[in-house]
Amino acid sequence: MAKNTIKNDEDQLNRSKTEIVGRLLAYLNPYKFKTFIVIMLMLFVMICGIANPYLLKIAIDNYIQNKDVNGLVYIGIILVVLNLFAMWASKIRWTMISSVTNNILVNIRHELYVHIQKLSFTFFDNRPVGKILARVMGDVNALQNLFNQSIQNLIPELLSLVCVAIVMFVLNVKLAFASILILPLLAIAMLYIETRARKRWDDYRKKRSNLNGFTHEDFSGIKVVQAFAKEDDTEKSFKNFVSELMGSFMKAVKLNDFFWPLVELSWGIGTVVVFYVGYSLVESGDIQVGTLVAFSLYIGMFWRPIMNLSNFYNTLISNFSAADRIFDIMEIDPEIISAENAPEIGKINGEVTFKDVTFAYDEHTKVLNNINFTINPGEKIALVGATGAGKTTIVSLLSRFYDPTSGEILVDGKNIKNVDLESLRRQMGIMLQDTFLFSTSIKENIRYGKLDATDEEVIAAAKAVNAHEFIMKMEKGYDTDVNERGSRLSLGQRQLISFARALLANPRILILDEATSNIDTQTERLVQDGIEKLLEGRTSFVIAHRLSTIRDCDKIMVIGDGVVKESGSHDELIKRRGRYYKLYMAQYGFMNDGA
Ligand SMILES: Nc1ncnc2c1ncn2[C@@H]1O[C@H](COP(=O)(O)OP(=O)(O)OP(=O)(O)O)[C@@H](O)[C@H]1O
Repeated sequence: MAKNTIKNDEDQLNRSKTEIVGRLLAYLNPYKFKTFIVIMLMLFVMICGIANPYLLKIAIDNYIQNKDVNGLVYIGIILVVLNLFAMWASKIRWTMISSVTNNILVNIRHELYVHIQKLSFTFFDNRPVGKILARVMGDVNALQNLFNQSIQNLIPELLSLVCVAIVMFVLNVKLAFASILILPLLAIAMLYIETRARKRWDDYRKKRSNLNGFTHEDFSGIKVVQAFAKEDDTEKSFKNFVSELMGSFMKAVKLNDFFWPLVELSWGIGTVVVFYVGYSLVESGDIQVGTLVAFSLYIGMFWRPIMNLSNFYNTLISNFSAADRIFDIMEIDPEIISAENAPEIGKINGEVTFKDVTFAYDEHTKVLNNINFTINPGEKIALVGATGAGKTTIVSLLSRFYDPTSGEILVDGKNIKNVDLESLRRQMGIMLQDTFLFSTSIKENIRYGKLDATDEEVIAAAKAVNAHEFIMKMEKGYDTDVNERGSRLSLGQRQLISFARALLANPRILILDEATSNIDTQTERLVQDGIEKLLEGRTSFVIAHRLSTIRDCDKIMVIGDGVVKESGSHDELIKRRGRYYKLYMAQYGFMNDGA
């Protein structure tokens, strides 16, 4: 998957028109019956419309010319009743169309959302969140017009066009031919515009996505922007993105503006030709005046659907790219999935083995190179090493957020690639440095670890990690809303809540990635009990730069240059006077010799 950034336009597949229309129309399938009723209602309205000029022709040629008042009244009543029914049918069809299109949009958005949720970390690594949002929200919205118009215009207008053309040919073949003479020229002009317009609309959607990506990132990092007083710079960038968007829109819309005048011009020419031919036919006595009057009305009815269809075509072109962008995402297969019929892993004991594990995030740089180790059930392992050494990568592979480039990771002797992913993740607890809390109450955030936990269980977990006290000091206690990402709380408080959440989840394998880095040493001592409880009886991986927190681990592995440089207990490694010793001395050497 090509990497994308905010400033780069995304890669996009250009599907054929028929493929896009076909795939979009497939969404109508569950609403076949309703769509059928809508089309029938439209047909009825259309037939009423077509009947009007014909009834007028009868009124002129049969009754007005013969001064037959009764016949005229009779025709008048038919006209009124017919048009009242047409009004009623028209009203119902509008309600039904809205219901169908809205349901389809909900379905597409849901399908897209569920699909994106399953995509691997690589997908999210490779594109800004704002651009993903642009597809889920903006691009799906863009389809609304398309669906509205397809149901409303495509089928009924085509039907109407065919029906009017048949009536015209029945009335008079020469006049009918005169009416459609200009159509081939119009079609050629439209095709020419279409090929150019589609590219421009693609460009517009990409620029919109860039702006979305930028705005999302800017607001997410607003504290940094304000702290560095970069508001003016970001405003400049914002203006650039907006002006690129404006430019691409103007370019696209300029071509669109050709459509209407083109159709209107053809309509005008068509009408002149019909009147010219019609006049000579009346002169020569081939047709009566009533036929020409009816024709003059039919010509309007013939061109209106063409106008509407060209409008639909226009909408289609401007929104093809939205559909392309949605399908592009739907076609990305999640890389990390359970193998077919993969068995559940069962209750995990906690033995973890890395066998010749090599990993690279992209083709250029290997992050891990032939990593080998085995951890016994219930052992506490610390991963230490310089920034960027690959510690988080090791635990990400164990959680199967990524798959190794080569080698195997075994839990209780089973390759994690061959077991049901959910059954594995359910038994793993991961606590990261940048704790993520959802914008809901503290209680619900803790309960996220076990959705059916009672309030008592939630409070017990909070007490165990010493979070209860600060929670009770908040104005609404456990019901206090933490705001988006938990911004209402301090980093340390967020970490305590994530401890409680993990304790409640009761995982078999626990990963603490710099999970205590934001807790002050005094509180850390307080939560140490909680952490001990948390780690008890589970295999745990602790990543910590503050080495005092990992002294008691059963094994410490020093990661560097993508390999395990050293491993052993704290005392063994201190005695060895290697890398760990140096790291330890750098932090605590001023106190004693570390032993
Ligand atoms: N999603 C990613 N895409 C590409 N490269 C990545 C990604 N995540 C990490 N890396 C790279 O992989 C290497 C190892 O990163 P990792 O996060 O595992 O280091 P770490 O040892 O946990 O560092 P720290 O102590 O700073 O948390 C780094 O060079 C980093 O730039």
